Amino acid sequence: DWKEKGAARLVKTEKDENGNVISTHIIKRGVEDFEFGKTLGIGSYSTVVGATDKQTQQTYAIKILDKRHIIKEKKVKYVEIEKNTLSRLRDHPGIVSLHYTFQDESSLYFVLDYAANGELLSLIKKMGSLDEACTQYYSAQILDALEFMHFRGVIHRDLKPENILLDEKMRVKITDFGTACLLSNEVDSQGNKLPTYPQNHRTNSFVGTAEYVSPELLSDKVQGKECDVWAFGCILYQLIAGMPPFKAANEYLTFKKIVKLDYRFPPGFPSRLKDLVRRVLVFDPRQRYDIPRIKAHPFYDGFDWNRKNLWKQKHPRIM
Ligand SMILES: Nc1ncnc2c1ncn2[C@@H]1O[C@H](COP(=O)(O)OP(=O)(O)OP(=O)(O)O)[C@@H](O)[C@H]1O
Ligand SMILES: O=C(O)C[C@H](Cc1nc2cc(Cl)cc(Cl)c2[nH]1)c1ccc(Cl)cc1
Repeated sequence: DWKEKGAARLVKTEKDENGNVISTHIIKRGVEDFEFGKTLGIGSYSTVVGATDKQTQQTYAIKILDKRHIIKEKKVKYVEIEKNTLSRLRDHPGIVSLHYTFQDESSLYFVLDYAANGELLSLIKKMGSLDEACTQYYSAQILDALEFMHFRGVIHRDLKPENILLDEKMRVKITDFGTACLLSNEVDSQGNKLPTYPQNHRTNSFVGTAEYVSPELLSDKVQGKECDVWAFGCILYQLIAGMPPFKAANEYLTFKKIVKLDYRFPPGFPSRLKDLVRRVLVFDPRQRYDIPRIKAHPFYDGFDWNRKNLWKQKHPRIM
């Protein structure tokens, strides 16, 4: 198994059938270990480039951040959060894995899984809308990854089809954790995990993408795990409808629709799914369906939630 040991190092241990460690060796990687290929995309503070590990021929997506730009734009905290969050979420098939980090004099490098089939958003735009089988397949994988994230005390806070990538087998790979909230291991009197970062600094300063922002964030600036479930509800609607439920000419009008719960289903929207969306897009986060109840909803009747099969099954043929 691989263990992150400090920056830029991964330790690979070989174990025998009884789980005893046979050998341990440290894998160090730096810029010179990779053959850089085409640019996959440009972010506000980063460039993502396809690259091949010269020793293993393994392909990765390397996210490169310019140090000066990070410092000038005061994004150091976001980079640290992205690194800490990705390190906590290693080993889930539905989350982009961080394999190495390293730096040189000008840049920071995140060596990530390469998602060969781009963003879920492009698939929705290309198809106009997905059928029930595809919606079930993609939403179930998102839900499984979300459940794991929350179990590991991570709130994504900006879940949206642009941040849901697809790998070569069309499996979901959630990315973009720079704005996540990392819950510490302490819990409050109700047993809810406390945020690691002081509320005043982190929660109030960050708001996700307008169309997917939860009402509780807009009204009382609170952001628990339920905000990711709200975003999931918007994505569930969008997979079938082709557009998110709350979309207006500008952010202000979009927020107005959210706080008034002003959305409607297009004709032909499957009624079982309507029922589920109605139970997720609920104002009060405490009344909102949580992940176990979503998984038990009739829309997923007969669906095999066993994690091994969920991530091995073939994706439904795209109509
Ligand atoms: N692991 C990956 N595999 C393949 N493509 C990726 C991967 N990560 C990011 N990309 C692509 O690179 C582009 C830039 O990603 P990046 O995370 O650097 O910025 P962003 O999150 O899209 O933008 P912003 O930082 O403004 O939110 C994305 O649009 C995405 O399509
Ligand atoms: O935590 C570590 O492993 C070591 C460094 C820490 C670190 N060094 C930095 C230098 C700059 Cl200029 C900016 C940030 Cl955010 C920086 N973060 C590091 C290296 C690479 C990456 Cl991708 C992230 C953090």
